[in-house]
Amino acid sequence: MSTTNTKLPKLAFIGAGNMGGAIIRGLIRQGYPAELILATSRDPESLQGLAAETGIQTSTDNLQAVATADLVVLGVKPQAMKAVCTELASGVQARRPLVLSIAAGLTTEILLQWLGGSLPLVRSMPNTPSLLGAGVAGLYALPDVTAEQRGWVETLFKAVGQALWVESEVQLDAVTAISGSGPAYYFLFTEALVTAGEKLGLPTDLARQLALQTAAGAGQMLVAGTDEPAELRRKVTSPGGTTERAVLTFEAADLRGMVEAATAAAAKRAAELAETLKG
Ligand SMILES: NC(=O)C1=CN([C@@H]2O[C@H](COP(=O)(O)OP(=O)(O)OC[C@H]3O[C@@H](n4cnc5c(N)ncnc54)[C@H](OP(=O)(O)O)[C@@H]3O)[C@@H](O)[C@H]2O)C=CC1
Ligand SMILES: O=C(O)[C@@H]1CCC=N1
Repeated sequence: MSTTNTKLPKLAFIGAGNMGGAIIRGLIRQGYPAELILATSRDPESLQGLAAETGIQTSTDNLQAVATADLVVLGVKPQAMKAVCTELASGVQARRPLVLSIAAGLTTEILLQWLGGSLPLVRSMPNTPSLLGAGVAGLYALPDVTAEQRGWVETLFKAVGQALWVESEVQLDAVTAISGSGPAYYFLFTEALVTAGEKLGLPTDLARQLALQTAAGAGQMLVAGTDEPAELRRKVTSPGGTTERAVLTFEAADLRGMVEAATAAAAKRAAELAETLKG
């Protein structure tokens, strides 16, 4: 990272599993100083592995972890969040760091209630390609988050991909449905393409390599941005050719309707999580 250490916040990740771990590994890959990152979990063994791999500090003591942090990342599952926030409340109310939640569904109102009152809080929805520096995160800040603190959050997420602010908190449930969960949709499609290749007579390894490299190549063309997705599709689709048959088959099975239904179900689940867990 080009920024000097003195300008970077000290980070405490409370929970460093799939997502928190992906952000930490992404930050380290991008040169964020390991000595400014501390991660916690309940399992000392998993922490030892993470520390050995990344050089960060680790602890099983959540309260101690937030005692010196400028930015506290809440990285546990939504179902574990109430217990963690309640445990942290006295520490964060005393130190008043910026708190950053990556949890699906849980609203800033619920989080602040569990954290013992008002705090500068950013709610975010990242995704696992952050591990490779190819993530994208939607971000929503409460009004009392300072410009400097917004900058910290941007620094953090830009180290692992793109960071996009949303204007209203409710949009984060849609972000969750599109990009938070989104990698799984592409993985599912790739799994299906490998199976389909096998059914067409290809050896598994060959089908796998073809499907994976096609996903990577198509992804690169999409982000290159020279053409809109629909135009890229048209350029593959020769009139009366093979792609046209496949695309017509997808359209006849209402692939677009399925994508709308699936993402609506994901967004609804995000809201349900908040309703169920707010207790
Ligand atoms: N996975 C994804 O693609 C995405 C996930 N998210 C959000 O990220 C959050 C985490 O999800 P994910 O990373 O998949 O989940 P994981 O279960 O992989 O990670 C959660 C981590 O929290 C730790 N943990 C649990 N309880 C505590 C505790 N009391 N104190 C400290 N650490 C604790 C767990 O370790 P241990 O059990 O050892 O304590 C575990 O490492 C969720 O809120 C999810 O909504 C957001 C975007 C994408
Ligand atoms: O499935 C989930 O609930 C989390 C949030 C987005 C991706 N994984």
